[in-house]
Amino acid sequence: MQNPPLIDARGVCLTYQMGEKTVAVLRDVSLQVEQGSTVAIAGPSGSGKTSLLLLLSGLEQSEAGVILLNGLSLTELGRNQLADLRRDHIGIVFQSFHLLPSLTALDNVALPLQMAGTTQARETALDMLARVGLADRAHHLPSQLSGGEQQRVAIARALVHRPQLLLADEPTGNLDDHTAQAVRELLFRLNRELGTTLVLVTHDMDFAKQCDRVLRLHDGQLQEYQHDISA
Ligand SMILES: Nc1ncnc2c1ncn2[C@@H]1O[C@H](COP(=O)(O)OP(=O)(O)OP(=O)(O)O)[C@@H](O)[C@H]1O
Repeated sequence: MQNPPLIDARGVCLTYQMGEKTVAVLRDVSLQVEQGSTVAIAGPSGSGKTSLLLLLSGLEQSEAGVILLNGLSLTELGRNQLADLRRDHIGIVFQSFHLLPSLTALDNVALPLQMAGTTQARETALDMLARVGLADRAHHLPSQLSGGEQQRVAIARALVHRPQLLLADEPTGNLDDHTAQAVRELLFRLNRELGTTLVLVTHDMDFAKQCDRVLRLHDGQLQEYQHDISA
């Protein structure tokens, strides 16, 4: 029998209030993501891609419908339970790396483990830094690292607790072509090695097409992207 999807979102809606105007960002969006798969979400600027990732992480609440992660309904969990869920099962990589400037690369990566009370947090963090090719930069501060290195530290931090799901928002958006390619390869390698399900937002269609599926957000709706149909 096939495993149930890791993410099963149905009828998701999100509106924002802009002054007097109510803007519907997501309208009746449904999304199923299989365990271990890679999914890209593309779409024009302002179409709601980041908002969708925030909903999937429980950082934003859907106004309708249901989002199941591993069969657990995010809408039925309280703030603390959602924080626990993220700590145990979800890694998030933001476009701007969100590293703590006063902590070394190693301490940034170890922090989530230390907060969870994990023993050997620093050893595990060092192992993850080695996986992203940064063992020799472990004791550098973020300000002493290049943009690509900081992004790799952010990826190591998001994956150090071996989450089932990695949500990555434009993980190569701020990087030059060469570094972006290295980060892309890293994400797919970690998906293969660790079995982490990857949901990423990107404007880069070459990157998106390397994923198992490409979805496109447009006018509040999420659709399978047909890349064999010429526009
Ligand atoms: N907190 C907020 N309050 C009001 N409007 C918001 C808020 N967050 C986002 N929006 C609006 O919702 C829409 C979707 O934003 P979102 O950041 O999800 O889009 P996006 O597709 O990720 O865009 P981009 O590709 O430019 O990053 C935009 O029009 C944005 O201005």
